[in-house]
Amino acid sequence: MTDMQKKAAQLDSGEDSSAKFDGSLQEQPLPAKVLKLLFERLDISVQMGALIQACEQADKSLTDAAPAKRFSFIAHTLKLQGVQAAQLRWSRFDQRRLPALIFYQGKWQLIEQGSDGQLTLTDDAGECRDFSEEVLEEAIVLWLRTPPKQEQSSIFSLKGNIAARLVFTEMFKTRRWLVDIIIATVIINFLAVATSIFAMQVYDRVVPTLAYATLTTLVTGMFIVLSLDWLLKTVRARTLDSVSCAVDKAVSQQVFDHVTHLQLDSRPRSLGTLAAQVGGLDSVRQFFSSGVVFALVDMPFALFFIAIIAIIGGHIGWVYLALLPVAAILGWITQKRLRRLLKAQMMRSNERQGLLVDVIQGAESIRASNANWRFSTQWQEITTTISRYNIRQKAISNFATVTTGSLSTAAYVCAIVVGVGQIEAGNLTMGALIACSILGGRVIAPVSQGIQYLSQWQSVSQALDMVNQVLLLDSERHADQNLLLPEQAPDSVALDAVSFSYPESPVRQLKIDTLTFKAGERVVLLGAIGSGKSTLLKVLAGLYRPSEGRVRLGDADLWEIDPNIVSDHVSYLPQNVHLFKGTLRSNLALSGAVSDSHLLQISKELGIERIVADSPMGMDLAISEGGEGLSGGQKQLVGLGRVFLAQPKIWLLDEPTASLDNESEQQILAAISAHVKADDILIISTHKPALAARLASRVIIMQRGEILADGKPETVLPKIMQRNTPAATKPSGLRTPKSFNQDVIKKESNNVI
Ligand SMILES: Nc1ncnc2c1ncn2[C@@H]1O[C@H](COP(=O)(O)OP(=O)(O)OP(=O)(O)O)[C@@H](O)[C@H]1O
Repeated sequence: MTDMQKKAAQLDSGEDSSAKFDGSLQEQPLPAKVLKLLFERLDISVQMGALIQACEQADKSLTDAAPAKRFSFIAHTLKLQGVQAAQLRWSRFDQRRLPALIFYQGKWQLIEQGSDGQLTLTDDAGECRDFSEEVLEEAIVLWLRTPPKQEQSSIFSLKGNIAARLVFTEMFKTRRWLVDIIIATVIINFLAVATSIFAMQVYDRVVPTLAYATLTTLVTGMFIVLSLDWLLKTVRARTLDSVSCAVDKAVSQQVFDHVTHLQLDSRPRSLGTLAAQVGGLDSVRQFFSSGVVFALVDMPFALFFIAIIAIIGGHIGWVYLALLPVAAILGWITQKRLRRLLKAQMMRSNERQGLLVDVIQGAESIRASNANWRFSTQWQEITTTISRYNIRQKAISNFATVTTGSLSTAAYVCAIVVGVGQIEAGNLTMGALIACSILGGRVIAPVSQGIQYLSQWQSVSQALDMVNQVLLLDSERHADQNLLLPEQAPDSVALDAVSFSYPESPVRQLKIDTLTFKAGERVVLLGAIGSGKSTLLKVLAGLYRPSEGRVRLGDADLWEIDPNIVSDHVSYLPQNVHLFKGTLRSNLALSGAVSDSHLLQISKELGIERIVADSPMGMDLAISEGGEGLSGGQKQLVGLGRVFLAQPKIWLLDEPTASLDNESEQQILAAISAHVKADDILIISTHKPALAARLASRVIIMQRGEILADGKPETVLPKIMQRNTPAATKPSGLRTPKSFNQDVIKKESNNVI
């Protein structure tokens, strides 16, 4: 076994990575110069002098501390709010989170990734070197989590259709590409005149006299023109492609960020429909990367070509000029008819997407209830409507295309007829007439393309409308909000005159005048199903904003605190734990940096190691989309693992042992006792009264979103038992009278943690 392998084995065996990896690691100071480089990359402004002093102080005060601890000291000395460090092995590090510091070849260096994916290391002497990922495998990374930048969501200051504005703002952020495209288009259109002049010269000069020398000169000229035309068109298309890719990247990222920060209660009920709405961005990208920009830039040249036709062919110019208003009227009518139709069609398509997602997710329930026919009928009904819209939309588009084609041919015929008259009058040569018909083609092309693009634009504008609806949904924090970054961990969480209703629900699901949870309290929420226990926990976790009233975390309003800080202190275990595509490890360490040793220790204590015991992949056990591959109880363990790894100050656990067997439940309760610190706040919702008796220092009984009783278990539980007779007021959790006699309560409540 090599030294490296030994170190890897130590890490995998759960020993503290910082302590065991390379004896020199914790003695190694964090060099101020490298830290400064990292701060610069992360837009954190720090005076070099102050940084050097802070680093020296850290070296003096912490002789044997892990790098993350050293950094915390430095950050504290420099009063850097919200900047936290995590330390982990490179092989476990998500590279998208670069830049970071890496301990490699016995020293700390800055590691970053270029746009081409190349990793670069910069040491404190400022020397940069490229490295391949393989050699870094066992190195230790120190990664800094910084508070989110608030100006990112400035798009939401845009007025009107935000989605459209967003696309245009991104498109015209730099105008250089537009200038390039306009210049290229102007040259391409001038070159097009050369083709008609070539034809004119050939018919008028070469054909009558068979002047081959002239023909050779003309052909050489045409060859040069064609090459230039090819080159310009290729460059123009590439430029537009790269612009539309950049716009797509920026816009889709902003929309995605908005979706991930949506205020949960403003989310539409059908998530499939929401996904389809966002997916509409694709058609926007395709539209802008198609020839629409060229068609737009080409449009004014229709007038230029008409002018040339008028110069060469006199009255023939009028024929093409007459074509323009007719085409414009046709385009306007088509657009108007398409708009409503496309809107209805798109809404139905989104609905169909929503249904599909629902059916795929609920496949087991559908089979078990033999409800296929119901969804099949619904699918058929929506598809029939979409097909009907589709047929009507195609008919309108085809009408526009065919009519434009016929109009163009009619214009061509008219131009020839007028041309013949001109030839008869001696005003026009044969070659000039041919040149005019070639130029006529250049007038017709952008006009008919324009009408086609108008139809496409209607679908794009509907897609932008849909995306706009998503962007208009409330975000969890406002873009211009000056978020609080409290340094102290909160010592309480409280509700003041809170009322809450889920969106589109006429019922108030929570109504609480005042409720405070103080440091050290172990609270158990009891109540019948639907009495509002989960809703209370979600409001306390800051997942849902109360419709009225305030949630206070310590002294501050929870909704005014940076969400990163909130999630540092508050952890919530939902009733239904959602797992994501990836591995067991990535699902446990969902929030990012977690050291291997911590992960392994928690897995052991919660019994998660039993999941991995049967898998040859260990922690890299694959999890598919939606968490397929684990049982209900196993999912719950993973959810608990996430909370334990977060080590919060406020633990909000929604029925933490509902899907667990007795043995696992005991293991979880023991882990809770071991990990919830004396001054942490623990709030558990449960239907198991024995759990209340065992864990609680305070019991709250909920009914219809209100507090029915609140006090010590030995006072509240017996009262509830007395009220137990009328079925209507009996919380469903209190169904085991045996486990509820006062002796048990007294005995169990001695065990509170
Ligand atoms: N997403 C939602 N949209 C609308 N109403 C909801 C939503 N979630 C819950 N509700 C309603 O809010 C009320 C309280 O639900 P909640 O989940 O908080 O109850 P609970 O006490 O946790 O129930 P249980 O013990 O079954 O978990 C119920 O009437 C429920 O119908």
